[in-house]
Amino acid sequence: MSAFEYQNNELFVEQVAVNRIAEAVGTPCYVYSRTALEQQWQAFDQAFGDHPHLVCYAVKANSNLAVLNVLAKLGAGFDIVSQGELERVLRAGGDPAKVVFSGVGKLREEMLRALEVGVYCFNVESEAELEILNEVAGQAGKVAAISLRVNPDVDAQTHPYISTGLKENKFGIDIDRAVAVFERAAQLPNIKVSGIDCHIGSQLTTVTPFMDAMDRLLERIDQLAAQGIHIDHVDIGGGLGVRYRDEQPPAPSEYVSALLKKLGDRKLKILMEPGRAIAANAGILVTEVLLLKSTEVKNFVVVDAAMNDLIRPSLYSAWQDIIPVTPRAGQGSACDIVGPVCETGDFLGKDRELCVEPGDRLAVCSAGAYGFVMSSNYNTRNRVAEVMADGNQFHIIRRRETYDDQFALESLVP
Ligand SMILES: Cc1ncc(COP(=O)(O)O)c(C=O)c1O
Ligand SMILES: N[C@@H](CCCC[NH3+])C(=O)O
Repeated sequence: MSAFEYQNNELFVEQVAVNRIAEAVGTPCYVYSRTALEQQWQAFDQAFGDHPHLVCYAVKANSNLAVLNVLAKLGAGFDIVSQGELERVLRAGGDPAKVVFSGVGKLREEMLRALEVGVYCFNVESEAELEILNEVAGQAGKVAAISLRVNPDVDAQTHPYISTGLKENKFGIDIDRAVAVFERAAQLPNIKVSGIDCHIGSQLTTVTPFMDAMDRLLERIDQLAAQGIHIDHVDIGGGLGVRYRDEQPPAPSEYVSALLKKLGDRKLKILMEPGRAIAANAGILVTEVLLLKSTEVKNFVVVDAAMNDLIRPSLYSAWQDIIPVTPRAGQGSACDIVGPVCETGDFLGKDRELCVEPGDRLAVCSAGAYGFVMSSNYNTRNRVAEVMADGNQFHIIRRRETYDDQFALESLVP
């Protein structure tokens, strides 16, 4: 059952009316369901049964402290890509010993901080990074546990901007170089080889590309074992897709059981880094209709949310469902839902059938991942509030920004 359902012609999140939240914090606002977040993380975690594993939520998908805290309380691991994300995990009560540090351009000071708090491992993306990490760890008197992120060169069959496992992408170490780089890593005094990882792309809707990638990783693992280099875990990355419209991605249980089957009787811990699959359908963006505007060729519904609040439609032509919070009886008409920002690309949806009047509220669905985190102050708009519904209560987990918040970081010239 979805956490967002109509009751008596009014949209609810868990047992809270979305209208009640909008009245309390204004629109636009992001609304998340605690239950949905918990259920999705647990779906991954439980799918592994007794097999050693760690589900590291990809913080980039939604990094609100309350979201991280809810997952930390369940015992989640975290996949981070910056010191900022690490500080968020720590502030939210996450366990640094369950953190994997990904990213193609880690700074020395970021490495140092991660060593100081004791992350589970660094997912190293290049030979140059390996040498730098060895140096930084040596200076700090530490040994860095590492996994090598290999680029398995498989086609994830997703949007080119979010495909990451092809030879032409900037990510990871060429699979054909992997064994040589592991050999080098095994010789470095301040490095401990722990795993192998990959991340081939995001919003994948079949298991096939994951299985292809896993095959390639396992081949390398077996080759390394034959050379006496033993690793203890394999990390398949994130990327499992969600249903935005009519996609039918595999459930976490189906995906995990396919992975376990591939692994066979190898004694390896499995890590994964799902972001979208945990958070996307646990959130909506609520917006209010400002006015209706028709031209000879188009009907526009102008709403108070814009591309600065949710950039996925503009950036990837992503389709996210847009539904009324309190549906009206009557025939809808085709319209584009657009925001107040001065860009033609500022739209949330195109050619949607909607029956709305000014003052009505709409919910943009599947907005819990890559929503608020990708928002900006473009057009000097304040970033919106975030709210977490929890049973029959809700908590404001980030207040709406004020202009003073924005101006506080700037100064005039003398
Ligand atoms: C290394 C890494 N891990 C995990 C993720 C999370 O991806 P997703 O939100 O598609 O699960 C990403 C982003 O695509 C990533 O780059
Ligand atoms: N930001 C993307 C996903 C990118 C994944 C990051 N590695 C989206 O909104 O779909």
